[in-house]
Amino acid sequence: MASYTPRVRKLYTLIFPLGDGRVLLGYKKRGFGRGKYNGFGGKVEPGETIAEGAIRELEEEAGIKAKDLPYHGILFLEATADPASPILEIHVFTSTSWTGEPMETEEMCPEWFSVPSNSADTSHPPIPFQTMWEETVEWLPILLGFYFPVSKGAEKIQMVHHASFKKGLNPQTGLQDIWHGMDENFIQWLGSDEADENGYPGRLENWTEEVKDRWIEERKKASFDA
Ligand SMILES: Nc1nc2c([nH]c(=O)n2[C@H]2C[C@H](O)[C@@H](COP(=O)(O)OP(=O)(O)OP(=O)(O)O)O2)c(=O)[nH]1
Repeated sequence: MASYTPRVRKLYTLIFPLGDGRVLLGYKKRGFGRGKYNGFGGKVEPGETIAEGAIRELEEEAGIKAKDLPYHGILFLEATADPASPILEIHVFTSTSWTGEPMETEEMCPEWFSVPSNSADTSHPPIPFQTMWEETVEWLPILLGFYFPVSKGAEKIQMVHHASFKKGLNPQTGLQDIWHGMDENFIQWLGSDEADENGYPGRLENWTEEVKDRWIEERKKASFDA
């Protein structure tokens, strides 16, 4: 049997706290992604589960402690300009219930934004996609759209998204930045107990490391051949 060597991945978490018709985003004040809005999250530390890491990072960055944590998907982010760099594997959650009140921390400034939906809370500004990581616009509206009443069955639907970034000019810093400038991206939505016609399990929890790698490689090859 051929041996399997997983590619280097860095594990991250990302949580979007949700209220009625609104989503809490954080303005990053320092470090990687400074000057952008995003959900709350960071690296999973040795010895903790992904969910534990997600809860810890939300508390460190926004001062609130999640009481629920629906799991929605995985983002795989890769730098095309730097093939030796690891793939960032970012696990995406929402939360609708927590203790504490959102507060500014050393790393993030939390702010509410209105989610376009029947129950939109228009006392907040619209989601600032122009100051978020550029792949976010591909999946966040759908993620939020199916949580709110505009569509049904939301919590069962999950996704995997692979986006690669090429070297480009970062308009915020004026510098060449390998994480700026989106290249290929592929999204697969999951939501079934059955595998699809290509053998991919319909639920994220059933995706092994080997399946994840195969999925990324096959999508890249298909896009190259097209
Ligand atoms: N949507 C999106 N999110 C990203 C991208 N890159 C990226 O790191 N993130 C997310 C993953 C994490 O939630 C967060 C980065 O976490 P971080 O570098 O601040 O990690 P950390 O808090 O553990 O870092 P540290 O400063 O404490 O060392 O941003 C991206 O290209 N798109």
